[in-house]
Order: sequence, then structure tokens, then C-alpha cells
Amino acid sequence: VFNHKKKHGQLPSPPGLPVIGILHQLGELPHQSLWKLSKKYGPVMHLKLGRVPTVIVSSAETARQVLKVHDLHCCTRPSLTGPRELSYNYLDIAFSPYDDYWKEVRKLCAQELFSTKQVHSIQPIKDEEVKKLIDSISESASQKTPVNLNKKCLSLTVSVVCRATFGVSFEGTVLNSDRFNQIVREALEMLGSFSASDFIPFVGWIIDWLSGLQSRRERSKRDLNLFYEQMFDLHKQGKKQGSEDFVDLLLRFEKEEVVLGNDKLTRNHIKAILMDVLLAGMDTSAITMTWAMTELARNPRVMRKVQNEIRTQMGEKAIISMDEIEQFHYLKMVIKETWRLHPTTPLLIPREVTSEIQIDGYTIPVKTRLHVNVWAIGRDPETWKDPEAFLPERFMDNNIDAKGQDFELLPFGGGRRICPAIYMGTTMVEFGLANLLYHFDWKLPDGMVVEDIDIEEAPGLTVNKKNDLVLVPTKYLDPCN
Ligand code: HEM
Repeated sequence: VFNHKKKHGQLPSPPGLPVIGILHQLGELPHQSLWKLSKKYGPVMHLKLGRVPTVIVSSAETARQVLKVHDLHCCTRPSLTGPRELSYNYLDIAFSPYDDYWKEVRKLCAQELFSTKQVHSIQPIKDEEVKKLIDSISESASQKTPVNLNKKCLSLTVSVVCRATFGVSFEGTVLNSDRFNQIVREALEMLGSFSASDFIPFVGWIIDWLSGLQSRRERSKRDLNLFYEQMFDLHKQGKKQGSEDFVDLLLRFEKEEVVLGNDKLTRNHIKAILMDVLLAGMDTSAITMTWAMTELARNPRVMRKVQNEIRTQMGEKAIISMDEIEQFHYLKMVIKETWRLHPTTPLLIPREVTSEIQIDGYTIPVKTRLHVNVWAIGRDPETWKDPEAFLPERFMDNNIDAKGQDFELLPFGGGRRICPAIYMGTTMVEFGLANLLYHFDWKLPDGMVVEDIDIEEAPGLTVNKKNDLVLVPTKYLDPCN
């Protein structure tokens, strides 16, 4: 009963097969397939995905209507199989329905983890971890060996987030390996996949079972569980030093039987909350840095300009502080431009309509699933001139920022479900990139030309560069030293 009347007719909808609709057309990178469809069917499009009515919005204006005008009526999350399994039945923040538990757990994390004060308090950790990174890249520079930037960026954010949240560095845990990257990517793929059981009642699970999706999900949950248990053991054995960290705090709340919403905090709640930190916290900042370095390597003019800005501002200082970063205006534009073309979470996290709303004059009924295609909005020629070009200067003459108020650029989403860690994420990205760009010049490996650097994407709820970015560093010799 999908009644979507507009003054002039039906909500546009691409034709699909019986039962599965267009599920089979989405492929590994649904945001790209949906972008192509939106060029034909418009910025509000109804999709037949099995039995579940789904609407995709793909313009700044329709995103404004969803995230601002009607936010309250569509800010809950749908029940989805992948998220349900990995979040212990929606006990985390990102996949929890809009209810009292969500409000309270989000508030707790905002105070204890994401606040400006907390972020400032972890600056010494960032300084130490960035120094380690610079030292290791300096070694490659002295031997003229290439550096894998996907790995370097991830190892930086993993170390910082682990020390800041779990109070331990990742050495000695399952985190200390490529295996951890695999676990994170696999979990994100499981969270982002359009699973048949979410769209086709009763028989969808058979498709998931046959395709192996179900067993991948179970394995992913087991792998993550092993990591959490290891983390709890480390805390129990008191191997870590220092003051109470976020995990200690949650474990203390469990002991004290603290109630959030109507739930007494249990081990499963803690695991679900840690999943958000692990998956949303580490991966997103690293992905942004990797894409920024990719675009800079593809655009040597921009690379030179941003390095000049940083090096000129730094003058005789050797260590970049957060005060300096505030002056790096062009770097900030480079990051916004990176988010425009490579938003880490291209379809945001799905929403569900809880009371009938109108978008662009179309009626969207209760229970409709909503996706905002931020990836498509970043490429909309109605908003962006020459959208495929990487041109940070486009942010010079406007005040468009990335904090959820300007619907042309939504790397953190918007409305009640906006990323609660914007400051934490942004400062991590700015600090990491400023250091990579200040201390090193970056060349392509022998035999490679700029055109060889690809921008292929890996599938998942968050989208990283598929093929590793490999560049050769040369140490910048500060003329003052
Ligand atoms: C550059 C870094 C980051 C980016 C680009 C980013 C982006 C996003 C996006 C797009 C969403 C979905 C918003 C929506 O559905 O409307 C989100 C949600 C979320 N993010 Fe971030 N994020 C970043 C860093 C972080 C960090 C560092 C953490 C935690 C340590 C974090 C924790 C979360 C959580 C818990 C949610 C769920 C919010 C909710 O549903 O209420 N994020 N983030």
C-alpha cells in the first residue's frame, strides 16, 4: 500500500523483478548504483527491494527535508539482520531504535568520550602516536622504500583510539596485526550489505544462507567477541596503568547495576558500545586520511599548495599543535573536498519512517526505509560546478561546513542521528594529515604516473580505497634546522 501521490503522479520507481525487485541490481557498491538510478529517476526515488518500501533521497534539498524538517519522524533505525547480530540486538548507539536507551547511552558517550574536554585530554596520546608514525615513515624515507598509506593511517587511528578508549596500546592484542584490519573490514561489510533476509520475509534467509552471508556474519561476530573478551581480560588483570578509562567506566557501571533507559547495563551492552567505537571511531578517520592523500597524489598542484601553507605557517616550529592547525585554512578545504567526493559512509545509516511525511510533495508512509545518498549529493551538478574535479578552492567563497547544517556536504550525517564525534574525528584527521604533509614530500613509486592512481572503492557501510595507496616519502628538511 505504497501511496505516494504528488500533484502530478506517482513517486518515480525503477522497474524490478517480482519478489526481489531491484535487489540484484545494487551490486557491491549500492551508493554508486543508486546514484546512477537517481540521475534517471530523480532526487526522491522509491525502490522495490523485496517487500520493504525503500526511498532514496539524493539531493541537498531532499536531504534537508529528511534530516531537518522531518527528522523527528524518521530518526529511528530499521531492524536489520547484520546490525542486529553485531550489536547484540541493537544495544549500541548507531543501530539502536530512537528510544530512551539510545538517548541515555548517546549522552553518556558524549560526556565521557566525545566531549571537547575529553578530546583535548588525549592530545598527549596523539602527539606520541604521531611521533611514532613519523619515525617509522622517516626510516622508509632514509631507505627510499614505499609506504602503504592505507595501513599507516589505520595504525595511527587504531593506536590513538585504543589508548584513549581502552587505556591500552594495541600491542599484545589481536589488534596488532593485519588480521585486525580484516576483522574490521569484514564487520563493516556485514553492517553495510543489503541482505535478502531484510527485504524478503520468510525465505530471504535461504538466499543469505546459500550465498554464505549468514555464516560470514556469524564468523564476524565471533571474531569481534574474541577481541572484546581479550580487552576485558587485560582490564581485569590490571595490565594497563593510569587512571580509569572508558572500558573501566563501563565495567564499573555494570558492577553498580547502572540503568540506561530501562536496561541494566550488562556485558553485552558494553560490547555493543565498544563495537561503535571500534568500527565508527577508528575506520572513518583513517579512511578520510587515505582518500585525502590519494587525491593529493593525483593532484600535485593541490599537494604543493597545502604543503606550502603548512610549512610557511609553521615557520621555525618543529611540532604541530592544535593552535597551528586552526590557521591551516587550505588544509581544512582539502578535507572538506575529500569528504565531498569520498564521504566515509556514503548512504549514512538507514532510517525508518515512524509517521507519514511528505518529501518534495510525495507522501512517504510509515515503515518506509530511508537512505540519504550523501555520495550522490557530493556529485550533484545542480550544487557543484565540475563535480568530478578535486578543487578545494570551491570552499573559498562560501561558508559550507561539514557539521550537518549545510545539506550539500554531509560527511557526518545530520539531525538527531548526526555523528556524535565530529570534533574527535575532525581533529584526528587534521592532525594526522598536517603531520604527514609537513614532515614528508610524497612521490609515486618508480614507473608509476599520476594517472595510475585509482579511486576504486571497497564495499562496506564505510567505503575505503580498495587498492592500497603506496607512495615514496622523502623527509622534508626544514630550512631552519
Ligand atoms: C572523520 C571521522 C568520522 C566520520 C566521517 C563519521 C561519520 C559518521 C556518519 C556519517 C554517521 C551516521 C550519521 C547518520 O546516520 O545520519 C556517524 C554516526 C556515528 N558515529 Fe561517526 N564519524 C567519524 C568519527 C567517529 C568517531 C571517532 C566515533 C567514536 C569514537 C564515531 C561514532 C559514531 C557513532 C556512535 C554514531 C552513531 C550515531 C547515532 O546513530 O546516534 N564517529 N558517523
